[in-house]
Amino acid sequence: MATRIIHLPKYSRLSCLVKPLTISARTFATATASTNPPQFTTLSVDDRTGIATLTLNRPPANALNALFMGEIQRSITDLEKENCRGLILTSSSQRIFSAGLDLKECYKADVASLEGLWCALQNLWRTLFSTPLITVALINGHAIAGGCMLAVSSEYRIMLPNFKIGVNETMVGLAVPSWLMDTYINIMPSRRIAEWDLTSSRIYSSESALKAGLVDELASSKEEALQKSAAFIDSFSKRTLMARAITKQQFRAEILRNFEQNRQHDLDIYLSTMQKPSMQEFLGEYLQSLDAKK
Ligand SMILES: CCCCC/C=C/C(=O)SCCNC(=O)CCNC(=O)[C@H](O)C(C)(C)COP(=O)(O)OP(=O)(O)OC[C@H]1O[C@@H](n2cnc3c(N)ncnc32)[C@H](O)[C@@H]1OP(=O)(O)O
Repeated sequence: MATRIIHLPKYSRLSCLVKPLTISARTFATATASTNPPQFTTLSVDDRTGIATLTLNRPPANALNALFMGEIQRSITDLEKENCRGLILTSSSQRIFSAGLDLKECYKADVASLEGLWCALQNLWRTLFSTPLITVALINGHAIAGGCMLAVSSEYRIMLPNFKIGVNETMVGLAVPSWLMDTYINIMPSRRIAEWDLTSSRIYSSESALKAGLVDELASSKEEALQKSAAFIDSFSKRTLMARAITKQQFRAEILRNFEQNRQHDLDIYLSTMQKPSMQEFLGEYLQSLDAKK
């Protein structure tokens, strides 16, 4: 699939709604990525429909490292400037949408790398959650932790059967960041279930995720899921894009404000947890258990 961005004059400008990110030392991962061509993503835009498809392609698990997250973030920002209408986020893998944060890069890493990783995660979440684009996660594989974060930050989730989805942070020894809690609560039918899920590291099957309201639809194939994704984006075709985007932004504004206020604290919690010898020991064992499955 060709990697290209096409100018779409037919759709009204949404980019004026996007506040520029404050570039600080901690956003270096994105800044670095922006000078390089994409390595781990493929972006295609259908200029007839105004729908972009961003395909995650970092084998074997689409584990999120700083470069990869910077690339996804930059693609979203580019699409906003190009006046795209909707974005479908999917995976090139037939098994894994994303296995979350790259745990191999969290193991025995120095502080600067850990900081780069977490800031890239924060920046990616902020960009995806706040984008005026109509966003759909086409979950064609397992979506664990950071993978689930990508799904719940999108507006609509369509999943293929027989995969797993959920946030297992407390199981891997990490507290769920408050911005992810808020994002999860934003889509779950009940706050009580959300609290239960996140404290217990509940992982759903595709089928039970549909019943619980964590995903919106199932599709039997990627082709069907693509059609359903386009149909969701098209369902807004008779609405003014700008009015829709402002309304979305208003719904999400408080969560974003809370995030900005707690951003440093959130980073500090992650850094202090990751640097604990007991956490590193656990991580080493966890990574071994993933390898031992072979
Ligand atoms: C919540 C968001 C905000 C909070 C911060 C975010 C934190 C996180 O995201 S922590 C990450 C937590 N993720 C996990 O615990 C997932 C661990 N992985 C799995 O459970 C499984 O791999 C799977 C269900 C995603 C897929 O299972 P399967 O199809 O059986 O594939 P393998 O287990 O054989 O994995 C293939 C390959 O990928 C490597 N890998 C898997 N997960 C990760 C990871 N998170 N980071 C780095 N690498 C990962 C795995 O080691 C295998 O590698 P190879 O041995 O080189 O093939």
